[in-house]
This record gives sequence, structure tokens and C-alpha cells, in this order.
Amino acid sequence: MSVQETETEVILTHPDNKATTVKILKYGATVYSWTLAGQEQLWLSTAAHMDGSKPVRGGIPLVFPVFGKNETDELLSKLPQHGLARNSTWEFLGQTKSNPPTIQFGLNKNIANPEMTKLWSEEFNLILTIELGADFLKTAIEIENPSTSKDLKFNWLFHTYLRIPDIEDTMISNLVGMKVHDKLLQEAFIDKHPVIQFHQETDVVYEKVTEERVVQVVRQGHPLHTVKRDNLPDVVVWNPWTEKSGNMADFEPKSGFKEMVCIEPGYVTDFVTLQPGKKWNASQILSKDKLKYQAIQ
Ligand SMILES: O=P(O)(O)OC[C@H]1O[C@H](O)[C@H](O)[C@@H](O)[C@@H]1O
Repeated sequence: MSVQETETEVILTHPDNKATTVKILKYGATVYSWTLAGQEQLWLSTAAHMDGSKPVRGGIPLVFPVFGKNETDELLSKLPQHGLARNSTWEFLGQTKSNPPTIQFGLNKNIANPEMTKLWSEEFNLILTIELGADFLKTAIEIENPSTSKDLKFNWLFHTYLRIPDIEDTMISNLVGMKVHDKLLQEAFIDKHPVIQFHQETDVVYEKVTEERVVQVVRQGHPLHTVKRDNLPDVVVWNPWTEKSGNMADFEPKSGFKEMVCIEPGYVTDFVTLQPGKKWNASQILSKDKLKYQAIQ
């Protein structure tokens, strides 16, 4: 049975390998586990709220319609950090393909978290498609503006928590030469470092990274994860390190920052402005590719 649904979640199992699975909580349509041949690829806090009481700390939370906390936009500034997609219960729409197993979830204003839609009352239709390949996981989003008169203005981001053995000997490649906004230093510059390494809290947004750049998480010369993007020009790299993870009640174990890194493909430097009746599509593909060190174009 490649698709199992319960009241709160959906589980996909790959037909060629029962140990290749993906588990999605209907709350936030949050992928919280992806195993490849029995190996978990995502990080999930042991204190993550799995009961819909708050966004899941780990897996792939969905960020819409705003990344971060907006202070300037009249409508978006009313929403909490990262918006309403990750704290609304999505509708399971069913299976669209049996191999690779592919399913869809939907969210719109009528079923979204009412605490949120009373703050931000724009019309929207979201369809999330999750495809479990034999050696990849694809998450794709389609955003429709059903309004007949108003533009829809939004950010989108996949807030992906990747599992790693040890942050201190992990590096991120193929972002060299890109403009980066360091949210902690509050400054922007061209990153000339050949790779990103981690020695402290890291919270950076690589802007307009060409899609040819495959972001790789590399340890001791071996690529642990490869992230490919379609229509998601920005890449956030985040690790909370000791103090920040110490201050997050739902981040456990406190040493967990050593075993995770967030690589977050998104459209966050600017807003998408979607005209009435139009649709916008984007996706990420997580896979285990061979090492691919890309020169600066
Ligand atoms: O705690 P959350 O609302 O899930 O946000 C967790 C993190 O998300 C992104 O990575 C942001 O760049 C960080 O600034 C933020 O701390």
C-alpha cells in the first residue's frame, strides 16, 4: 500500500523499497520524515509539537505568504513570522501517481487557520505536490490568485531541516560568488568563500542564486544532500547554534544543532505579485547526487 492516510497524517511508501518513505502531517502539510532505504534524511526536534498546537520544529515547514516577520507591508505585517501555511491544517487531496508515489494537499482561505485569516484575509489557492522517488523527494507548490480584481503579493519558502552527522565538519558548496544578506550582521556582500562552514549561529540569505547552482551539503568530501530548485531564486542557510537553540523550547535535544542544517529554497528577497486568475509554480528536489563543485560563472 503506497499511500496510507490517518486522521492526522499521510504516509507514502516507495513500491520498490518499503524502507523508502515520506511522512506528512496534515497540520501545515509538514513533511516530518523522509527515509531513503531506511536512512532518515530530515531533522526533527524531539520536542516538536505534532498535535497542531504550533508549527513543527523540523522536517519541511512551509512558509507563505511572508518569510520572516514583515514590519512594513500593511497586510502582511499583521501575520506572525513565516505566515500561515505552516500553522493551518491542509486538506489531503489524494494520490495523483502510483510510481513514483505522488500526492497532493490543498489550502485556501476557507480552511486555513482562522486566527490567521482574520489577520490576512486575501484569497489564495495552494496545491502542494509531494513526489517520493526511489532516490529523491520533490516538493512542488502551485499558488493561484482566485481574485477577479486584486493582485496577490507573497513570499514562498521550503524551510527544509536537513539531517547531518556533525555541523562542525559540514560545508555548503556552490553558493560562492553570490550576493548574501547576513541577517545577524545586518549587512550584504558578495560571498567569496569557496564554501560555507559553521562556527556560530548562521542566518544568511543568498540572493538570486541561478538555478544551475545545485546546493550541496558536503562532509569529508562526500555529498550528504543535494538541493535543486525551480523558480526559487533565494537560498536561506540557517543554523541556530547553542544560544538560539537553547532559547527555543521546542528545539531538543539542545545539542541537536550539531546534527542539522537548514537549506531553505525560497522567493523571499522580493515579493511575487500574482495578477488575478494567474498561477505561480515552484519546487525543490532533495536527492543524493555525486559531488558537483561548480565554478563561478
Ligand atoms: O523559529 P521559526 O519561526 O521557525 O524561524 C526559524 C528561522 O527561520 C529562518 O531560517 C530564518 O532565517 C531565521 O531567522 C529563523 O530563526
